[in-house]
Amino acid sequence: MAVYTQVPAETLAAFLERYDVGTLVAAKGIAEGVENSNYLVDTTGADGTGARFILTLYEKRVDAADLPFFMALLDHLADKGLPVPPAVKDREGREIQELAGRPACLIRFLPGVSLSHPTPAQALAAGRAMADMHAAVADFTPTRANSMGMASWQPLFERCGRSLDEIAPGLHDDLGFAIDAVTAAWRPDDFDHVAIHADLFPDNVLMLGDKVTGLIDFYFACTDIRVYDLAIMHSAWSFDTTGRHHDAAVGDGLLRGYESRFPLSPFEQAQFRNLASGACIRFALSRAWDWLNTPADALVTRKDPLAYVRRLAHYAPELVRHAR
Ligand SMILES: Nc1ncnc2c1ncn2[C@@H]1O[C@H](COP(=O)(O)OP(=O)(O)O)[C@@H](O)[C@H]1O
Ligand SMILES: N[C@@H](CCOP(=O)(O)O)C(=O)O
Repeated sequence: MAVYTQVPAETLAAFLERYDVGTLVAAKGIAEGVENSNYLVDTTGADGTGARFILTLYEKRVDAADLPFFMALLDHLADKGLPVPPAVKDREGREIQELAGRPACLIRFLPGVSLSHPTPAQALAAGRAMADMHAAVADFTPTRANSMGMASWQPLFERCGRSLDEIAPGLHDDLGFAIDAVTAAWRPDDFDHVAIHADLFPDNVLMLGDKVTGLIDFYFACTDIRVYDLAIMHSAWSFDTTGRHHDAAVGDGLLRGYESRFPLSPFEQAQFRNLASGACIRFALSRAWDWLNTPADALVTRKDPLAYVRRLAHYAPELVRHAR
């Protein structure tokens, strides 16, 4: 469940008056997602034929100062015809608003569903969609440092501290060892850097059959190693949710789709395992932090950090000494 901020119907109806979208018909909180509050909003539409939007109120990790970067990226990609949801502009041309005390945007609704069990053909289409996105940002000039990038892992690890062993015995030492090894082999200067999504999990790709209809949730987007985006995607897509079962066909589909536009160089191929291990560390750490700092009875479902430690053991078995 991810509705942290309740918006009364009267407040929402008044908010919509800023836009040329007709009047409020219905609004429902969306259960999926963990970072922000999202509502599905139906209105009569500017021309009276009905319209649908996503209302997002930014919480937790999203810094309001980063919203202009995210919105500029969405506008840039939408202008190039990619299936991303830009924010709707109000009558004064503003995309970023304040509602119920939070930064908020009214976002274009995209059709499609996010998949729990992608097939190799769907992975191929998703990999190709990521490549299209990377091609489209070649002339996107704004930049944003990766707040969850390699330099953030050690400080976050230290903030979690020995409590990591409450999640699983030995987790502290395993992650500490892995961070040292993966960061020592990290060679950012030798890679191409672009604006990346940095969280393109299956739940952030909307599909109808084998067609990608939406790339959503750009709130970790940043400037970082282009192929690291693919490594994040590979680690998210080619395992079951527990991280125990690797689906090589899905991983291969993803790579084939991506490489149809951006073939990996021998250097990128050689570094891919380390980049994917870095992705596993990044998500194991953010999940561990949330696990230790979210009450077990909170409305939001905590995501299992160990599912990423198991993935790490797949990419780099030598780094994970405790079996889980
Ligand atoms: N533009 C959109 N069009 C259609 N559905 C969307 C859109 N944006 C979000 N959603 C729905 O809302 C859910 C949560 O959105 P998401 O951005 O992933 O939230 P969070 O940032 O909290 O993780 C998605 O899984 C999807 O079902
Ligand atoms: N994808 C991350 C958490 C971020 O959640 P999202 O719903 O914004 O994608 C994870 O699975 O740990």
